[in-house]
Amino acid sequence: KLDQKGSDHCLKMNDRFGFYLTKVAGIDNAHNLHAVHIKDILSTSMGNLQASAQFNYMFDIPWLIQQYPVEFRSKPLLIVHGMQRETKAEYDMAAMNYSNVKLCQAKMEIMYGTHHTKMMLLLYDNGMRVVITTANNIHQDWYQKTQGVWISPLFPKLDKGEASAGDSDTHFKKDLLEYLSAYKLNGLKEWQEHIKQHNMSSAKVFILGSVPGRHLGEKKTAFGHLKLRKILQEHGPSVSEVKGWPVVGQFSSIGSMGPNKDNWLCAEWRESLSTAKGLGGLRTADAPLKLIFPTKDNIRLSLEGYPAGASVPYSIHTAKKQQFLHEYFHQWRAEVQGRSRAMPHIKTYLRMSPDSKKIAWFAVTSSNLSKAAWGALEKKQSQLMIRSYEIGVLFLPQMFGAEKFFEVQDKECQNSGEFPVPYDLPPTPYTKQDRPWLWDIPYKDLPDTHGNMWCPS
Ligand SMILES: O=C(O)c1c[nH]c2c(Br)cccc2c1=O
Repeated sequence: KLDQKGSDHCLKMNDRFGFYLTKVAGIDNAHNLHAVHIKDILSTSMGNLQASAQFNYMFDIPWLIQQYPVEFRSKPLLIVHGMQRETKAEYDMAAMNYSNVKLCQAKMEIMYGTHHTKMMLLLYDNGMRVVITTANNIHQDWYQKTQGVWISPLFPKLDKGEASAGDSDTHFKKDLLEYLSAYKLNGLKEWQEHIKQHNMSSAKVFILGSVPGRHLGEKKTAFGHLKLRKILQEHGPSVSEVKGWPVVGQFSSIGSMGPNKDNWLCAEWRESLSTAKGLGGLRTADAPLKLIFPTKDNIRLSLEGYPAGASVPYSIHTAKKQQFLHEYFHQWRAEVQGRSRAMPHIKTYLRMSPDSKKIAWFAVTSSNLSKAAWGALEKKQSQLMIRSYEIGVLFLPQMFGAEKFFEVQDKECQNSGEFPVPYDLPPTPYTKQDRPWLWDIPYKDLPDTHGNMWCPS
């Protein structure tokens, strides 16, 4: 149904980018017209499924199986996770009930790393699709949160030994294969083969992947924030066009940023996100930085109430070491999509014009604001150390036939080439009274949407 040129123009427009938000229960359904639920993605209307692979952090395996149409529930399913010890054992046990389900454990050889990557590889009888999302494979991630989903076009099978390697201008296929081969897992070989056998020349997004490791030499720019820097150096806006344009980061968790902004945030990280095309990819001088992260009251007054905060794991122990960060904070506001009360689990990054009417690029990814996800330069910047598996996609205007920039879609369901940014621009700064949501302290002063307080154990 997502591919048919139905009467609903919103669907068509959204087909343009393949970027959707997940359906939210409890809001006016007008805001869900071109949103997708996991059942829509796995539905028979998307293709006659033969096999699938589900990469994620959190799985409720029985719930996941239920999201497939009944006729697909016994097709081979590979689950790729990074869990260890008890949780790994839980997954193994749960999978025993399904003879078609195989598990693949990603190697986690660097401390504090996690397998955040959320991706579906869907093999049909007439091609395959790649889906990259921010939602875990559990009910509540697809219920009342703001989550992002990129759904690829249908990639047709290549004829035997067809000349073209079936890649796109964005090297989508090559980068996806490079990402998968970095797992070094025999269990993924069959899916690497499936990808090799499909024509992905219609992919217009760039892959932004992260894999654990100390990446140097050629590999230094293959992952993390240096991959984004490399793409922007080669294909980004020119320095003169985006001088002074703010960088916007929006995320649902925050790692330790080090002692001050010059340690990482406003150094290598902001340098990568503010990279423009030009002589050696000059960074535009100190782009203003706007960070969107839910306030305590955003969470308290949300559809889920305080329990939304269970998926926004910002710890007071980390927060108190980096009060400097809170100067950059902006509230979660998404009136444009009717999702101001659907707490963000989506993670997005963009470069915005000063009047917030245009964006130079947009990324949706599993990566939160952390060194673990984006990488930190080490050994005199000779290597990029990444702890976690992450994946996201980057949209550049010229890959979608736009002149220089994307116009920001500021009213829902606009039938045009405007980019559907999932929240209100310009972002709204925290008030003096606003505090960032912290998940590991009690809130007993004011009740939430459901009349409850928050008493984490
Ligand atoms: O990859 C993800 O999506 C997530 C990773 N870590 C989490 C923790 Br720790 C606590 C609560 C939620 C999440 C989460 O959603």
